[in-house]
Amino acid sequence: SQDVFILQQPSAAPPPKTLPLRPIEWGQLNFISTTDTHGWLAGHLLQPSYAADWGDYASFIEHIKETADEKGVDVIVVDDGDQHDGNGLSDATFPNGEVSQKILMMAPIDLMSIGNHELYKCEVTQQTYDMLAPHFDGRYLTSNVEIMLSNGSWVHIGQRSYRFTTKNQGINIMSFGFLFDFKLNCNNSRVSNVEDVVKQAWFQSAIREPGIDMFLVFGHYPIRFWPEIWAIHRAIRAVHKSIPIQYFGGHSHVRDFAVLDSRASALQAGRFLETVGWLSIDGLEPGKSEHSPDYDKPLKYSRRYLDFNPYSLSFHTNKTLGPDGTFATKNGKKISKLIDEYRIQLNLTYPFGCVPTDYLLEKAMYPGPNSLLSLLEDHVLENLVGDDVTLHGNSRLIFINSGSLRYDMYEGIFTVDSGYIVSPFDNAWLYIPSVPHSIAKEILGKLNSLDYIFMELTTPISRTMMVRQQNLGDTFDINVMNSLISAMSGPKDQEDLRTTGYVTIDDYGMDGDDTPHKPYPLYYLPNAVATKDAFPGDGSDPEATDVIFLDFMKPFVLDALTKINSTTPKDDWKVLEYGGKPVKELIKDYVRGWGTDCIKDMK
Ligand SMILES: O=c1ccn([C@@H]2O[C@H](COP(=O)(O)O)[C@@H](O)[C@H]2O)c(=O)[nH]1
Ligand SMILES: [Zn+2]
Ligand SMILES: [Zn+2]
Repeated sequence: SQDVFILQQPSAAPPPKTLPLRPIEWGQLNFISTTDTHGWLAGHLLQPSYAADWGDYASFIEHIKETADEKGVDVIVVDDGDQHDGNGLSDATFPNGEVSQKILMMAPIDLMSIGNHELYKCEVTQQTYDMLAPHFDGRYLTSNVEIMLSNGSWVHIGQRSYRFTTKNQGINIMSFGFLFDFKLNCNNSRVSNVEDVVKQAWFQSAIREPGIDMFLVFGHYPIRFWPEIWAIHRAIRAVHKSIPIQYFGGHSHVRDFAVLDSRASALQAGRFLETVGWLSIDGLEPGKSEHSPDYDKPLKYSRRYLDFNPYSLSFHTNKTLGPDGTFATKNGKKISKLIDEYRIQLNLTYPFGCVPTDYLLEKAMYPGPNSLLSLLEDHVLENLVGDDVTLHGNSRLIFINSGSLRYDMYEGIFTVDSGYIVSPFDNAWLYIPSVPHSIAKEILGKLNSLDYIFMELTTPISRTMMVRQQNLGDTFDINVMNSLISAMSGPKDQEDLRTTGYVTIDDYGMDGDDTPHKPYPLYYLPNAVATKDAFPGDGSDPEATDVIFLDFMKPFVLDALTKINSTTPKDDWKVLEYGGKPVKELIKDYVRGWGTDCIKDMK
């Protein structure tokens, strides 16, 4: 059994106080939004720019709501799903989210939708139905997602729609919460295609209800490039030519703002509680008939991506930090205390070893000395030992999808929590024995080919890069993109900036990031990497090799094999359980080998 080890919380590091922030712009209707929080409710303990926690967020919302009332305007708080898989607080319990979802529900969020990470595991979907949907009492929206109850009947996990009137401006809003066309869900849930759902009678009659001033369509779908948002937009616009529509999206883990037309826009608030999205709208005319002659005037929007740190959140609420400060509310303090207590109870602060340097995902060149993918490929995966001893010593190709690694590994103490942060999934290993090498050697190329872009295997990070590239024109050249970002940020300005962070280019330009940053480097990541193990010592190829991969990759590997060798039907490939430790444990073992000097230094 492990001793409880309480580390000094690095979040005690001073926040970046001197950064120039601008006050947020308020409108008649304002939104605060988060998405893809993936359990990061404790915040980023190693990164001061994102070191607020969910308690700070609750305090922020409470103050903003108070200010809205004082100003006589409205504020709506939205979360777009994906609350599991990414952090010890959500993933160290069974079912995942048992503790973190209770904490999540303590913040005064108005509307929430479901993400794909609430659907991979049956027990998590059940938990969502049992815990979140009732808590939100009609405001947890799953317009195209159902669950099968124990009696075999299908019901929506939350509600399909929610209609309400805002408190101060009296805006009559019809809202929906959609999930993208997700296919890898456990069999106790059912996701209907967005394109089909918007044709259904309930949706068609909801959008025709009289007296609606605007539509609010939020949920877990990317706001750019993916077809879902346009399917919804076309359906609403077919009935209402110019009624205001506001979209909030998620899933691709980017900061983004898109203009759909002069009275419809969409915001996406990044990932992992690095970002709080702010959006305000002016020019709404509640109660006015959409058939009035001057109804279709363009709306005025302001959008901002706030870095998730206490300094930024307190600045925007005009409150002070510190033990005697006015920022932390009673509820906020309670949440922060609970988070700290649960982190200790779950042993998340227990240290395994000391990481000698940063190992990064998209922020480092792959392959390269600081690439986390290279570390796995060159040093960690070869330590996988399968259960069947008769296989030991066989030539093998071991594949992982880069999306299974979710966050950078930073120099310094590596804790139980770090294990979940880097590799949250407990995907099992599968293998296909003795695949002719002439076929096996083609698999990686197929998995990384463009056919797989936008498929589920693609890392959220590659999707992020595509969004950023696309916003800069049609080029897919990452170097061109990076130099453009640097040029547009201005080299002189960059010297003055202290923190590295996101530099977002969206449909309104480059002034959305509230804290101006030196841009993070951004490198191309492949969908998958593979380690060669026990190949002939003379450098020749083996005749056949065992092909080993994470269970999550099975449909993609079989698909790749079929493309390479169309004469063997998919079902003829014998896929077996390989056994062995999950990626997280292999990483922990490797980290142990780096020693514990940094921990001794702290004691
Ligand atoms: O068991 C799993 C489940 C998912 N993944 C990876 O996660 C992404 C999806 O994450 P989002 O946060 O919804 O974007 C998926 O594409 C896989 O890369 C996994 O590796 N194992
Ligand atoms: Zn996500
Ligand atoms: Zn997602």
